[in-house]
Amino acid sequence: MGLPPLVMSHVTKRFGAFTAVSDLSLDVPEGAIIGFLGPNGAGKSTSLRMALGVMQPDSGSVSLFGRPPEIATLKRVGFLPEERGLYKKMTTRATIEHFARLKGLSARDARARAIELLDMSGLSEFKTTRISKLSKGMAQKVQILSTLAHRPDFLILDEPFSGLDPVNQQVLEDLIRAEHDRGATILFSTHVMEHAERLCDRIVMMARGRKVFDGTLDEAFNALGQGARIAVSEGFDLAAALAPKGFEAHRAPDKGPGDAWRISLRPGTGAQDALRAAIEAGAPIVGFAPEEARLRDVFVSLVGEADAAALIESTGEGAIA
Ligand SMILES: Nc1ncnc2c1ncn2[C@@H]1O[C@H](COP(=O)(O)OP(=O)(O)OP(=O)(O)O)[C@@H](O)[C@H]1O
Repeated sequence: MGLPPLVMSHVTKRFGAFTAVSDLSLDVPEGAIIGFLGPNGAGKSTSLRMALGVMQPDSGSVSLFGRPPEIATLKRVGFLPEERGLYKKMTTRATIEHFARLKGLSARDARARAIELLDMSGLSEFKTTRISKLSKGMAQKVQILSTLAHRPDFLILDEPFSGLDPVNQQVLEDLIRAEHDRGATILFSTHVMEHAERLCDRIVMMARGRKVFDGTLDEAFNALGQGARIAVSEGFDLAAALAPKGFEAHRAPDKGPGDAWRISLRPGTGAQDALRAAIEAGAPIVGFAPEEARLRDVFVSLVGEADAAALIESTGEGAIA
C-alpha cells in the first residue's frame, strides 16, 4: 500500500464567529470509495476545499499522499468543485483534452482519453459541440469527465450527482465504479443517500460542522438496529402514543397515505410488537411494514429530526430514499 491519499487531523475552520468545520478527523486509505454526507451547510464543501489546500484550516493538519497539499501532489488528484464552470466556446473534446494537458498528459494521450471518456458516458456524438450548446446536465458531465481526464489516483467530487437526471446519475455511478476499478480512490459528497448506499464501502456523515458517523454501511445499519414503519392518519402523534409503551418513533419522509413514522426496535422486540402497541394505543393506522434500515434512518437517529429534515428538504421529496 502507498501513502494514504488523504489524512485530515482535528481540522477546524471558522468564518468570523461561525465554526463551519469543527475538529474533523478523516482518513481516506488507498482504494477506498467514501461518501461524504450531510445537509446543506454541514461543512462538506469547506472540508473538501481544505483537503485540497484551496482553503487553510484554522487548526489541525491536512496531508495529501503524505505531504501538505501542493502542486506536485495535486497532479495526482481530480477535483470537481461545487462551483461549475467551463469555457463556453470550447468543444467538449477540446475541453477534456485541455484539462488532461494541464495535468501533464501528452497531446496524443489527452486526445485518446477524451475520446474514451466521451464514449463511456454516451457523449461521443457531441464531441465537436461547443459547451455553450450543451444542456446543463451534459455540460456537468463534461466537467466531471474533465476531472477524470488525467487518470487521477484520487478523485474528490463535490456533489457530482446534483443537476443530473436519473439516467445520467446512473451513467455517473457507472463511471465512478469504472474509475474505482481502474484503481482510483474516491471521496464524493452527496445529499442523495441512495448513491452512497449503492457505491460506497464507507460513509462519513456531517451535521453542523461535526462528523457524526464514520464507518462501513454495515456498521451504520448495525448501529441503527431493526425498525418498522407505521403510517397513521395525518396529525396523530405516534411518538407520544408509543413512548409509554417503550417504543421510540420518528417521523419518516415517506410518501403515501397518512403520516409515516419509523419505530426503532430494541433487541428482542419485533415489528409485530410495535404494531400491537400502536393498536393498543388507539393509533389510527393506515399502513404498516417491517423494514430494512436505510441510510436516511441512520442519519435521523444520529442527528435528530431537525437536521435530517434539512437534508430531506434540500434534496427534494424522495431523493434520499
Ligand atoms: N467563505 C465563507 N464565508 C463565510 N461562511 C462560509 C464560507 N464558506 C462556507 N461558509 C458557511 O459555512 C457553512 C458550511 O458550508 P459548506 O459549503 O461547507 O457546507 P456544505 O455541507 O458543503 O453544504 P452545501 O451542500 O450547501 O454546499 C455554511 O453555513 C456556509 O454558509
